[in-house]
Amino acid sequence: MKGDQDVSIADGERPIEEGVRTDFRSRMTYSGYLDLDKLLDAQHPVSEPVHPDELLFIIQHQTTELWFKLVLHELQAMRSYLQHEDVSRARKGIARVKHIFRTLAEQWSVLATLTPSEYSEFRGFLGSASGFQSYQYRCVEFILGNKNAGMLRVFESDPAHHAGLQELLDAPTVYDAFLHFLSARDHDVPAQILHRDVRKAWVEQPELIPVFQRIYEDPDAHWAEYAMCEDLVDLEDAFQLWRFRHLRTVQRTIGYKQGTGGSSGVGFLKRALDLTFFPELYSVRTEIGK
Ligand code: HEM
Ligand SMILES: N[C@@H](CC(=O)c1ccccc1NC=O)C(=O)O
Repeated sequence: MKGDQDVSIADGERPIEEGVRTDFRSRMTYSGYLDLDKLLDAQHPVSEPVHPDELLFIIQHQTTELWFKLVLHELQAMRSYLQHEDVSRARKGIARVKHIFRTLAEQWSVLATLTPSEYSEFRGFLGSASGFQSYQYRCVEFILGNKNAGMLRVFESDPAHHAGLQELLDAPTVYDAFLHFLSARDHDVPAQILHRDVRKAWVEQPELIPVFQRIYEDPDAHWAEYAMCEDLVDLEDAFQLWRFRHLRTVQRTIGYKQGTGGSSGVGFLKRALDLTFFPELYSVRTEIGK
């Protein structure tokens, strides 16, 4: 095979090939393209003296926020694909977001190596900062349907984030777009659901269950819609895993202490597990095969 001839490693060193570029005075570079100087200069521990485990805590958060950035980007694109009835692209987007959440759910095991004793040694330096104030997380919750206008208060001292969240509060969710898509495909989605006040949190709509039942009872006749329904359930499942692993990590790290954000801590996070983005997609399962 060309490019793979008789170059065995004799001395344990991989030979650097002739063609490998080394002069970057007028070329795009790895760190330039990725702006690594900025990225790798953004970890600023606040503990004094600096606690060796604070870097783990910071990087776990920052990598999560980077992935949240992509999740939000993909969910916004997905909502638009649904509005244009582009099923293939919407499905591809959901798959990507699902894998990101699975990766993030796995990532909790890294932070779980932080023991309660180690965390207690620098927790006090974090003051009132808390993940509860994560703008991107709240954006993701809003676009998926867990709207809560009260959350905007947390961002009152940050006009750009307040405006960004207000915009998402006022806009349709991914599920709203999906229901419009179903309606465009001649499914009988009630008009009052299609014209609901999108600023409100989603509450289960029993009239939607027969709509989904029709899809689930004859998948071949409605394959695209059926596959999309299952994709949404996959997505919610992955998101819930993230929430659950956060809760378990919190429980093993701070027990039943109050959170730095002022909530009760574990009890508050547990109640989030009862929230579901697409309740009818679960309720329909009770009806199948009856
Ligand atoms: C040892 C590590 C952690 C502990 C002890 C912890 C603790 C908590 C607690 C107690 C809350 C409730 C709000 C409060 O009163 O503070 C919370 C919320 C939150 N945390 Fe963490 N957390 C940890 C790591 C993380 C990480 C790595 C992220 C990733 C970005 C994160 C994101 C969030 C988010 C988004 C919320 C809001 C959840 C909601 O509104 O349901 N946390 N955390
Ligand atoms: N709420 C956490 C503190 C915490 O985890 C945190 C602190 C600063 C920045 C992000 C955080 N992450 C998640 O809540 C606690 O109560 O210990």
